[in-house]
Order: sequence, then C-alpha cells, then structure tokens
Amino acid sequence: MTNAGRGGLLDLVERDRVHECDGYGPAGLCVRVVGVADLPTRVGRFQIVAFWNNRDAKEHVAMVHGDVMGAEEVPTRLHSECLTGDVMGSLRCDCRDQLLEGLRLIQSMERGILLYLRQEGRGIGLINKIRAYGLQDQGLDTVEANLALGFRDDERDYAVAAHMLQSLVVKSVRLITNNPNKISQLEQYGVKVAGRIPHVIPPNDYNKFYLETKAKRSGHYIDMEGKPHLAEQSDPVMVDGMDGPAEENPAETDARGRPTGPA
Ligand SMILES: Nc1nc2c(ncn2[C@@H]2O[C@H](COP(=O)(O)OP(=O)(O)OP(=O)(O)O)[C@@H](O)[C@H]2O)c(=O)[nH]1
Ligand SMILES: [Zn+2]
Repeated sequence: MTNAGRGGLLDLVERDRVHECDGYGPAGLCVRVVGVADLPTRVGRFQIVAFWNNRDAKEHVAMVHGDVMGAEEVPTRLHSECLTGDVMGSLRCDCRDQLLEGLRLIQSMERGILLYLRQEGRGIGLINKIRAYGLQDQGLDTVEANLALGFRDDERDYAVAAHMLQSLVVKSVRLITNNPNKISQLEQYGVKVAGRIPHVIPPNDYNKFYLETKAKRSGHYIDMEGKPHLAEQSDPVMVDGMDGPAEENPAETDARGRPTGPA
C-alpha cells in the first residue's frame, strides 16, 4: 500500500466524525469508519478498518490491501462470521478455507477488500446455528434445519456491506463468491458489481452434503456430482491437507455469474 492509500484510509475516520445519511436497507442502517490500523497477518499485510453502525453493537471490519479508494472493479469478498469454522477449524463448512484463501487471493492482486461481517450462522446467530447443527445431526439439511427453527434459509442482509463499500469510496467491485444472492443484494443496494470471481473450496467428507445443499437448494454456483461442470471451476484452490494445484488465474464472469472468458 502506498502512503497515499494508507493516509486516505486514516482520513476516513476524520471524515466520518460527522457522517449521517438516510442509511441502507429497510432499517436505515448507517456506518461510520471509526478506526484504522496496520495488520500484518500470516498471509500478508492489510489495513484493518473498523466500522461503527447505528443499529446494533456488531463490530464489522474491512481487511484492505492496496489502494481501494476511488478504484473500479476492486476484488471484494464478503465473509460472514463463522466461529465454529473460522476459529475452531470445524470441517462441517468451508468457511475457514474460504476466509484464508480469500485473504490470500486478495494479497495476490493489486488491491482488494475482505469485509468480515458479523452475521454468524447466515444471520441466525451462534446459538441457533448450533441448534441447527443438532437438527442436521438428526438428518435435516441446512435449509430444513433453519426452517424448523422458524428462520428463512438465509437471514443475511448486505445493507451493511453496501454502506461499508460506499464508505471506503469503492466505485465498483468484482465479487469473490459463489452466492448469487450476495450479487443481487449488493446491486439492489446500489453497489456496481462488475464481475464475479469464483471461490470454490474442494469438499471434505464432513461438508460435502452442506456444499451439495448450497448448490442444489440455494442456487450457489458450485459444481457437485450430477450438475454440469462449470468452466470457471476447473482449477480448484488448494487447501491444507488436500492434493491438487493452487488456483492462479480464476476465470471471471459477469455480474450474473456467466463466464466472460475461458477458464
Ligand atoms: N444457519 C446455518 N448457517 C451456517 C451453516 N453452516 C455454515 N453457516 C454459516 O454460513 C455463513 C458462511 O457463508 P459465506 O461463506 O459467507 O457465504 P456463502 O453464502 O456460503 O457464499 P460464498 O460467498 O459463495 O461463500 C457463516 O455465517 C456460517 O456460520 C449451517 O449449517 N446453518
Ligand atoms: Zn462455517
């Protein structure tokens, strides 16, 4: 990151001291940049940006690499918190690998952002996610378990992400995701999504059914058995303990997830 880029992020704290707006989404959610610091990590150096919001005590952060302010087509990952996966290393989901591979991918590019969103359990919270896991242990899939607990299959709202990107003065993003709902919600909130970068992690024995459910029931762009292979998925990323080549040049697609070139 250049001094200009870092200085620019620091300026946002001062800028946002008086920030007020109508907010995003049905709740009128508004965020302010309240802290910026250098954050060396095991995958490289980031600037971490802390956000206050006007609706709850959830403390969302952005991991920023390179000069993103005023930039177009910034590679951007929206990561939803997963204590069991991110922290405990659970194999029931692909969250930890997606988090680390996402940070690595961003580091390998000129610039990029990972928003770490405090939307545990697709927005149902940690206690309810563990209850949902209990129901899954009895045979329900992820969607059925959420519904049995009285939730929608996915309770996440990305208004906070849209405002965070606006606060970082990002002009457009290339979203690192397999989830079409993230793309459509961001667009609905006025974020220009210029393309998609697939983020497929090879399954393990414990999360295969979870990933299959994402593909079959939630419409995620993940190639599983029985579905036509996606051209963009020909080079899976390499994660600890798995054989296979690292993904170097993920194919890109347009905002609707259609490949824009050969994989
Ligand atoms: N309710 C529920 N949430 C889960 C379950 N497994 C993982 N999660 C949560 O799902 C979220 C992970 O989703 P993400 O990786 O951000 O996004 P995604 O919807 O999979 O889309 P991608 O961008 O393609 O990764 C985290 O908040 C996890 O805690 C589950 O079985 N039930
Ligand atoms: Zn997880």
